[in-house]
Amino acid sequence: MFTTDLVRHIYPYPASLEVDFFKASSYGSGTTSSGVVRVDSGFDLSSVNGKHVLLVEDIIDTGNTLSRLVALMSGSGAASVKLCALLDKKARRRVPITAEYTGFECPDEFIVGYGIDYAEKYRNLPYIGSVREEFISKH
Ligand SMILES: O=P(O)(O)OC[C@H]1O[C@H](OP(=O)(O)OP(=O)(O)O)[C@H](O)[C@@H]1O
Repeated sequence: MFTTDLVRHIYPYPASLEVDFFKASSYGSGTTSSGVVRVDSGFDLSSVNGKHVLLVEDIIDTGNTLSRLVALMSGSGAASVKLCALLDKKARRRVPITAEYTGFECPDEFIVGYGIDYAEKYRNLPYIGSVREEFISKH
């Protein structure tokens, strides 16, 4: 959702912009921060070879996902890799990454809406909100 709004706002520059989407999944024991991140098999990693890549995320939490994706893109021959995130939960960082472009620093709360889910729900909220503790304990 954030990406589609973002690319509309940077039209018409750069004229040679290519946009692609993929799903990143974390595997491994324990929390996602200890997992290995893989991109879905439908995305051809070799397509980034020689290109300047901007990775766009809705939210950075521990930093694990983006740090692994940077390594994957660099290892696939990207000319450069920069990061953009709408929300940045800096207090939760476990991997030392910094995005070149961020929208808002976000408190350590459970965020939903504008594409961000709680148990796969509420992605379609047209605004960003935080879920109250009492709601989480009841649902
Ligand atoms: O910085 P990190 O700790 O790695 O967390 C950030 C990741 O977590 C969220 O995805 P999630 O795994 O919830 O999947 P989703 O995008 O399908 O909601 C978010 O979209 C990032 O990809």
